[in-house]
Amino acid sequence: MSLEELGEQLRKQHRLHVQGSDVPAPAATFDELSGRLGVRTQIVDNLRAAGYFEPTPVQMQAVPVMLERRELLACAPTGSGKTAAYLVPVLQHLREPRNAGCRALILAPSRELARQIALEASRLATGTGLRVRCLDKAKRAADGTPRPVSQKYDLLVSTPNRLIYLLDAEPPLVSLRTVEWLVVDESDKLFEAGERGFREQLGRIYSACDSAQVRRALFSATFAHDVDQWCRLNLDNVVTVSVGQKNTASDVVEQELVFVGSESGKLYAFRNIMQKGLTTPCIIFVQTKERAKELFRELIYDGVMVDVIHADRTQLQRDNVVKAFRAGRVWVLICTELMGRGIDFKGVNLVINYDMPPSTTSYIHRIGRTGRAGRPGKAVSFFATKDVPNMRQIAHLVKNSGCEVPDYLLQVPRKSKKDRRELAVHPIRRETIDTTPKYDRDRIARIKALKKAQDKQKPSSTENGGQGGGVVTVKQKKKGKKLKGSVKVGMKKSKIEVEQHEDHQIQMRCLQFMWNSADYKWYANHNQSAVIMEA
Ligand SMILES: Nc1ncnc2c1ncn2[C@@H]1O[C@H](COP(=O)(O)OP(=O)(O)OP(=O)(O)O)[C@@H](O)[C@H]1O
Repeated sequence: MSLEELGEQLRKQHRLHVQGSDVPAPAATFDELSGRLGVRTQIVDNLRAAGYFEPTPVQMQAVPVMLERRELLACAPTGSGKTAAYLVPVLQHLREPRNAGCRALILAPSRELARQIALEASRLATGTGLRVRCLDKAKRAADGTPRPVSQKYDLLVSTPNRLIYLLDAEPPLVSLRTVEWLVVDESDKLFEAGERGFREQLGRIYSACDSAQVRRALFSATFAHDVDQWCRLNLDNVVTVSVGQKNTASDVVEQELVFVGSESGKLYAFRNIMQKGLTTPCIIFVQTKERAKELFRELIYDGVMVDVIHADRTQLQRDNVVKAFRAGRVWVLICTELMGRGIDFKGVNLVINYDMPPSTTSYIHRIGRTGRAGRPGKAVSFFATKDVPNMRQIAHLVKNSGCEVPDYLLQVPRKSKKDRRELAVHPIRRETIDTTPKYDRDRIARIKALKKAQDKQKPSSTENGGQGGGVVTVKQKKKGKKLKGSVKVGMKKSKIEVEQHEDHQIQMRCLQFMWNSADYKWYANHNQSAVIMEA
């Protein structure tokens, strides 16, 4: 059987669909990568050292295509190894380190994902001498001015916003004129226009990569027609690769839609799951950062090892949360759409859509945080009465994945594209997630207002740089009913007393105390230090 026939057989076996002229045959094994395709042994050894034994379907086809320096648009399910699919050919082309400026650039929509890709790139580049850098913060000279990005990095990973900031500096702090590979991960997200998208930044970066040798590759788990059209118009002799049926949810994730009546029913539904036994690690998606904070406040008093990540938290706090979740010190991670794409947490067993996602695309990416690398996973989505009119598409998606769906959801009238776009931009307004009695909420609000008024009379507390962002150390000096300790935020140190809690564990994990500038909520982790969560 010829190579082409074998290739066709492999494509059929793995539901690999290709479009384009002279598409090279897929590679069934890593031995083929180092043999027939000439990939450096070091890179293939690094794949095996990462615990990979054979290429995933998208890697089987995308690697040979990019090794021929063909431009590519690839669409493959969440968790199917798209990152290594583009890193292997890019690292192969970079060959050895050269102080010739950035020769490969990878774009991702979030700092967390950019960090993760850079880590994977460094892992696969082990032993090659190639230098990888994630552009997540400016390196500054002694006088505080941002320093130009060193020419010594071969591969850069960045978010579009970060890169535009460096390109717009006077003089520019980075040059893209030597880029030979521009890879756009989560391409449909980066193509989105408007404030939630990056289309304008992407266009500027695309134009700045003006080397005659530049090649582009776009990857995503969801297929957008406008991206497809753009590639056909702007890329040279582009190859399109897709795995399985486009825009479907991962078929290794068991999906469940749970009707909760009203918003307040969601907390009961979650606590019901907890009582049955929460399969952690678990990720909970909510609609906004305010709701993320509210839900955190509720769950931390339930004795759950929970944390929260959203755009209002500092990069250090976000990094600490990701590290704690990866290390198993946090079992439940509450997040917004920020973490909905690409983030690869090994072994996430359960994803809960506490709030329904604004689109089927968002749904596919969110539940794709579980069921990765072929491992099984579960996704539970809470929907209230007000969600029902928008449930048709997601209900059909769940049904097509082979999961049970109530008939009435499948018969909900179809929404127009305009209405669907409107919902993505202006999500449903939801009541607050707060079981604190209204009297107490009002009391806390009054205290905050009073403290804010008091603060106005004091010099601004610059030493702690404003609110939040400090470390609390609580000593175990229990005297009677009180637990004494100290709070150090920046240079400011204050004594605190906290309520005794019947469950010592909860007391140490979630202590609320009144402080002279605001209410703070924080929790102590294992070594009794804690990070102030927020004002
Ligand atoms: N050939 C392979 N064999 C086994 N595991 C692999 C292989 N390639 C990648 N993986 C693992 O699969 C998981 C998912 O990989 P990756 O994050 O690249 O998926 P993805 O397709 O980019 O997902 P998403 O669409 O969510 O971004 C990672 O844990 C990665 O280490």
